[in-house]
Amino acid sequence: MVNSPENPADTLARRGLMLIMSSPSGAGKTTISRMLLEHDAHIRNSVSCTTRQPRPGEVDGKDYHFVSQAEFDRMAAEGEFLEWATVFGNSYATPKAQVKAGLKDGQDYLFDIDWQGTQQLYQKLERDVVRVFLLPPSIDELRRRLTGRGTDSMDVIAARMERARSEISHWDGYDYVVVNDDIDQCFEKVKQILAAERMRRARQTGLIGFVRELMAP
Ligand SMILES: Nc1ncnc2c1ncn2[C@@H]1O[C@H](COP(=O)(O)OP(=O)(O)OP(=O)(O)O)[C@@H](O)[C@H]1O
Ligand SMILES: Nc1nc2c(ncn2[C@@H]2O[C@H](COP(=O)(O)O)[C@@H](O)[C@H]2O)c(=O)[nH]1
Repeated sequence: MVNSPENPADTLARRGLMLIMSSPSGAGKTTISRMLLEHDAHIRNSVSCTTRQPRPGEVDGKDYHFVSQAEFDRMAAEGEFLEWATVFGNSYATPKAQVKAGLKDGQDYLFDIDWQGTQQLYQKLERDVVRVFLLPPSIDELRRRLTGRGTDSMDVIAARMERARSEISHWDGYDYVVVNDDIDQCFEKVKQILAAERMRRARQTGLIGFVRELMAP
């Protein structure tokens, strides 16, 4: 983390933010998200609920909360979700409980969600949301990444490729657009976005007192 203990501005109270990462399937948002969570102790993953089957290596409660459709429908009916959407025939949603209280305490959250969820979160929590869209360097490279990941059948890959263009068409609903060509360069850019967004005046709730002290006669 970049905070330096000798800089008084780094210890001021701050409202948390919601960093949303979207992209066509396979462009690399899960990879970048994992790197960020490893590198930055001040951001926490928002673990979504989904009705899709776990992929090899995915851990329940860490990568997703894997739930049945009946359980998902019950949670939706009881207002437990901040947003939800159907993607590739499965249901996905962001649970409400963890996020809202954390933001007040300065906790940042990371969301790997699609454009439909992004729109819903933006409508509800506009001032907290930072929207980042990742693009692949080319459509051929996107196909290579989906195939190379080795987690999906050819049918599933074909469906994801089929949908890629319509997902890319939502690029202009985001605050930042980053091309994920070289993974390290892309990660660096996402870190820079996060660092700058944390410094926004509106998030720095402790600034008023600090500035008053500086201006005191
Ligand atoms: N910059 C990159 N260069 C080469 N390969 C990459 C790059 N970024 C990600 N990959 C690889 O591409 C594959 C897809 O990446 P990832 O699973 O992160 O995509 P995703 O956008 O999260 O997809 P989904 O929406 O389906 O979850 C992975 O095998 C990953 O290792
Ligand atoms: N609106 C939401 N979209 C979500 C959520 N969690 C994941 N997603 C998106 O679904 C697709 C497919 O994900 P995969 O893990 O099955 O490959 C991808 O675009 C995710 O960003 C969510 O809670 N809400």
